[in-house]
Amino acid sequence: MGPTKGKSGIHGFGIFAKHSHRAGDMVIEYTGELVRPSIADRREHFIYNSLVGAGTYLFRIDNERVIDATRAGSIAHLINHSCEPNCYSRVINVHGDEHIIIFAKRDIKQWEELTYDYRFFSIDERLACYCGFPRCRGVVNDTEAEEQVSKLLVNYSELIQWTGE
Ligand SMILES: C[S@@+](CC[C@H](N)C(=O)[O-])C[C@H]1O[C@@H](n2cnc3c(N)ncnc32)[C@H](O)[C@@H]1O
Repeated sequence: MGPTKGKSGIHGFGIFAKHSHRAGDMVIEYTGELVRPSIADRREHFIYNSLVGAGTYLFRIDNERVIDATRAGSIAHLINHSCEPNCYSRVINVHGDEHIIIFAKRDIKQWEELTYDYRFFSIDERLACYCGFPRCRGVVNDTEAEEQVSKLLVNYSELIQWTGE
């Protein structure tokens, strides 16, 4: 008996536990269409961003692969972000095939909304977070990772013109 879709207190629709889970339980598989990041970026930029009110249903596995759950896949694509989530995602290998599984991070009661930390990464885009937890970062972004990467970026004025020599 998997989780079910419902109106969320965080954002739009979310998914809710139909029964209780113990920490470490597999809760649901995140499925969809496997695409390259360049395809996902183009779809997001040219199609999905223009669909008013719609969330984005893209799960970035790594630099080579993105799961696009917009048109195909399980209801896992409706899981909202929380800075104090009750679930986490892992890519696991089953007989040579990789699967994105959402696991319970702690014991979860029946009808709790399921959440995980999106660790949304964007140097120039901030997405306000409404998870409402005391330790909310205020943004869905992975601020720590972004800060680390921004330290590696050099100001344009500091760049040296390459003359090809
Ligand atoms: C994968 S969808 C999640 C399902 C979404 N609630 C819906 O009804 O379609 C991701 C989008 O939901 C919204 N969202 C999810 N978690 C959020 C949060 N903690 N705070 C604010 N918006 C959130 C953002 O707009 C994000 O782009």
